[in-house]
Amino acid sequence: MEKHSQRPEPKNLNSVWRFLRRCLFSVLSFGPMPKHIAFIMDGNRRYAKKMQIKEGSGHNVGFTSLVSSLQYCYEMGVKYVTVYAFSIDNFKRKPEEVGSLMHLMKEKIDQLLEEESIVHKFGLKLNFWGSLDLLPEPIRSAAEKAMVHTANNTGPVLSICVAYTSTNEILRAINKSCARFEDKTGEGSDPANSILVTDLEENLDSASCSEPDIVIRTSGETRLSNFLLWQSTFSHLQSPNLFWPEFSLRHLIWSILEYQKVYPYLEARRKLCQES
Ligand SMILES: CC(C)=CCC/C(C)=C/CC/C(C)=C/COP(=O)(O)OP(=O)(O)O
Repeated sequence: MEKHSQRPEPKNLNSVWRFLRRCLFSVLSFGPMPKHIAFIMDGNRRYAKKMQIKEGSGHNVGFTSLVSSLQYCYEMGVKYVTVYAFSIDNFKRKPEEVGSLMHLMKEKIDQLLEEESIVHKFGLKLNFWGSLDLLPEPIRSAAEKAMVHTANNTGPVLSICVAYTSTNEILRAINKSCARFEDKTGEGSDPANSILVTDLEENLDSASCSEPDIVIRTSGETRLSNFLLWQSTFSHLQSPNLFWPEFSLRHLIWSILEYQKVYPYLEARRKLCQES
């Protein structure tokens, strides 16, 4: 059979698609681009219900959607992506559901460390934010291993919030600031009067990242649900009306365009606060 009658290799199609994305992202980058995007990946169970698949499968599709969103973000030059993967409040769900989410988490963290993963493709540095001591031992070890393995990577940064709430992050930062203050000044001092906002910020999980420019919560919910409360003062909050597993490139591009529309206003507000 002649060569030209064969169907094109998927590899070639991938290259064409990658090239088209590059063109699209160059056009997009004529406007201001976000450095940091945070996602609240909401609606995985509702997606499973809608698609009549097993409840846990919704989170599995959600992870696939996360990996493609990460790929597009990093191709666009976004330096930081932060995702809300499991809140401390999620421990109150049915034990079977918590168990299966923990199982999925472990499996996906292990996958992230495999040779052909997105972590290796982009040289990602992985952070885990939250009270990791609340996690079952296998997930805690997997998270710690992932942080150690990627600590010297100089590429973009993926921060995964597990066993996380913002109030807990702030409380831990206050306690660390107090402990450091006492170490410096010795017994008998009153740290409550002396800790500065900068001390506290240095002890937040997010200390090494810029603040999120955009926080996207899928499924049309407009609450922050105790996510990055300290860091989101100037973030553009968006709540697209679709479930997380349905989030795709066109939704991401739309989010960036929305951000570019409000960027002058956000910058003006930020400058005003910095001056006062
Ligand atoms: C390693 C890694 C980053 C894994 C992440 C996998 C993943 C997609 C986790 C999402 C977890 C979660 C509780 C989402 C909220 O949807 P929901 O369960 O509350 O669904 P609902 O909003 O429909 O009730």
